[in-house]
Amino acid sequence: MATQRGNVKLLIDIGNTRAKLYGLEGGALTLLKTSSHQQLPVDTESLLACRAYSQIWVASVAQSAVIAKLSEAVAPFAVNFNLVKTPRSAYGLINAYAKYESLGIDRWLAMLGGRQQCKRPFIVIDFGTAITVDLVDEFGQHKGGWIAPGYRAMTNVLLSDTSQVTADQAAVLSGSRLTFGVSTEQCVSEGIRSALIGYYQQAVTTAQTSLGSKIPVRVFLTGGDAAQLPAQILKQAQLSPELVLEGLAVYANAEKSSDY
Ligand SMILES: Nc1ncnc2c1ncn2[C@@H]1O[C@H](COP(=O)(O)OP(=O)(O)O)[C@@H](O)[C@H]1O
Ligand SMILES: CC(C)(COP(=O)(O)O)[C@@H](O)C(=O)NCCC(=O)O
Ligand SMILES: [K+]
Repeated sequence: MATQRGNVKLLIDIGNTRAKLYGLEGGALTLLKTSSHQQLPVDTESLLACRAYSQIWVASVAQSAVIAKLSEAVAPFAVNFNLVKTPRSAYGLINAYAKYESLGIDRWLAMLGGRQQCKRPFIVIDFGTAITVDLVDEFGQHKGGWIAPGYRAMTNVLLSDTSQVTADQAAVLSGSRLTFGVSTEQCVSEGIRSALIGYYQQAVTTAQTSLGSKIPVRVFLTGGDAAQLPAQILKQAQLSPELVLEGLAVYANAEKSSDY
């Protein structure tokens, strides 16, 4: 039986592109690894072999086969395994969906992460495989959101559905001022950047209108592409790359630790 050193929990956020594995000790989150879906069971096994984690907490929006393979891999370690599901309400946050369980767990947890830091209205924009936005009011009521294709998905669809826009014309996200391009490369980059900037601006405007308030809504940005966003967006918002994990940590910290 593994010896327990402290009470470190393993937190895993499985998105459609990749899984992020974090250690949670006290209140502190530490990035341990990012893995592809295929590599996740092996990477998790090697983490468990090196250290005695007291619990595993998992949030996944990937296919159920990814979770099946992960739980198979962790079974020999006899560690408490928790898969978090989207609730109707929890920890002072209320889901806006009538079919509450169909809201992505990553969206739910990112809102919960935001709510820990902010008791006034806020939106979370997640620039991951998909780009999502969700609005939460000052009472912790989720007011709804949007789902759109992410930066890679936009680029891939554009390249695959056209014949003269080719693979070496993939979009570059970084860059500050939006301009009109004068080559195919520039037109693709500026076109996709404009979609992201427009999404951001419309999300803020729509949130402000739905709230019917002049007090500026707070904006959290997360997801793998958020840090590449144009400077004009980054300076108006709070970049919180670990927001989903912060939400997952609320669940992990609320439960009594079990010893193995
Ligand atoms: N090491 C990386 N591997 C894969 N994607 C990455 C990496 N670093 C940044 N990205 C960007 O992050 C995006 C995925 O964001 P992420 O939030 O991880 O997605 P998801 O939660 O949907 O899996 C990709 O489209 C890619 O552009
Ligand atoms: C919208 C999402 C695809 C975003 O996933 P991600 O980009 O983080 O991989 C995911 O939250 C999901 O599958 N949601 C279920 C549908 C919904 O939230 O309504
Ligand atoms: K995500």
